[in-house]
Amino acid sequence: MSDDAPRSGRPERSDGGGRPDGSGRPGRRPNRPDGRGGRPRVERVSPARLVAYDVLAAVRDSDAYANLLLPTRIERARLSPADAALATELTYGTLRLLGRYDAIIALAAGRDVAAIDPPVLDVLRLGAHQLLATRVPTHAAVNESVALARRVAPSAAGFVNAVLRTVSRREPADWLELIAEEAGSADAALAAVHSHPVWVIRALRAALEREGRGDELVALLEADNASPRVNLAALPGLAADPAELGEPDRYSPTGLTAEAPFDLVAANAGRVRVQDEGSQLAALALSRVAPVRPGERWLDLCSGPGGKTALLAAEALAGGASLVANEVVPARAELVRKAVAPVPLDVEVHVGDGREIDPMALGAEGGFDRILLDAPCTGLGALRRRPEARWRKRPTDVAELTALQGELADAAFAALAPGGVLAYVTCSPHTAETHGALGRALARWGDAAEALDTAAVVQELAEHPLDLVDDARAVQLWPHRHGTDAMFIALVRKR
Ligand SMILES: C[S@@+](CC[C@H](N)C(=O)[O-])C[C@H]1O[C@@H](n2cnc3c(N)ncnc32)[C@H](O)[C@@H]1O
Repeated sequence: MSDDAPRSGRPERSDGGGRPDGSGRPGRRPNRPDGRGGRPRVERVSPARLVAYDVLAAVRDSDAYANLLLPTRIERARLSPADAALATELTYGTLRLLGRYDAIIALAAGRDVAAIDPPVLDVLRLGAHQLLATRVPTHAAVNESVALARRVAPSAAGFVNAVLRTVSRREPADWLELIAEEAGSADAALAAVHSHPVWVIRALRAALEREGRGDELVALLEADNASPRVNLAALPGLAADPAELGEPDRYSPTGLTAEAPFDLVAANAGRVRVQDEGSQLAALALSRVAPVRPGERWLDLCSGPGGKTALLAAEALAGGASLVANEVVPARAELVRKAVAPVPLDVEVHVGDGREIDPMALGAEGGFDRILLDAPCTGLGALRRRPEARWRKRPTDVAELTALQGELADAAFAALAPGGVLAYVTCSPHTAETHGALGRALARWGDAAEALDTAAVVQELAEHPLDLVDDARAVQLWPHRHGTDAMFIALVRKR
């Protein structure tokens, strides 16, 4: 499954499968929270909540990626489609809004969340999400959370009950007001209310202010907290046109949305793929920067898991170019092989460090004509899609990554043939990784490099004009403005 979560919002039916108590089983009477009663009490937690808790625990304990683990856990628990949607909403919603819930839980519990045992805190976060952001009835949210606490931390069941009852006594808007008031600064208030680390808020603000659009910050933070739509790419020349398959994307000529996206993906055997619209525009900016001359040699330098490679492969096939993909992590290189398998083009997938790329060894004597460098980055532009990422990244990652981005950019530029074009792409809008990395690279390359009018290229290939700032040499896309991940794209020609 892709890393796109199903669009869910506030679930219409969030009761775990049709029972008012959220149990998902017929004929169940609610547990008595005090544990007394005429028959032996069986602690029951709905399977959707158990799956959500399991994933939260794995994210906490084993640095798991929710988008990779959740589909496996849903399958293993054999959840119905309704329960799978609930488990997804609970997991993703709780992880995205975790900063907000922690601020609320701290007030409701009268103690810092650092003083709460991690498993208990996860139960509280899940409960808070149900109470404040879903239509799960209060009694179901509290009772199920208490039952869950009895399983994972029995001595804390009373505490969970008390804290969640306190949370349930206020409206969500009142809690937001309260946590904003309690925050020590304006940025801390934004961080608590919109559930982003302060350093990420500052980085996003700086990127927007660079465009003179600092007033869009709250819209961006809100977009980061919404489930992205499941967007598809129809590989050009290999699948039907987007308009025949579903609702064409606004910008990407290869993109679409569909009512049953995963059915469409399954029916098209890899020729229709889940892919963000911004990612498609990034790959197409390189393949459509100029008409393809038959025999051109293309390279995707950091290709795993291969979303853009598949699109480039289809474009290379149509234009008579060849394509080599490189990836440093063998398992991710395997994913690239799978991604390009449906394209009838012989794409060599090489495993190696992109900083040591040797065009000659890859059959491109004289260099490559087009190179995509979709650089490893903080991923701050894809926070909607990777719900735990914002809590895992550290400001110190930026320095490490920008050094790597610079080295990869130098290697890519060196591997270009004269006249060849490099697309420098990140799924982060952090200015150190975007304009900073690009500016430093252009300064190093001097007269050998010519920054192309990337904005004109992207506007030309897009189906509708994009609202871009006046900066010809790079394109920055935004979730709140374009409905895409915050992709950065810059095209550079080697003279
Ligand atoms: C942003 S992702 C690429 C996404 C890909 N273009 C797609 O659309 O599916 C960056 C990739 O670079 C890889 N990578 C990191 N360091 C690398 C290096 N030194 N050489 C080559 N690849 C590297 C990562 O493993 C990761 O798969």
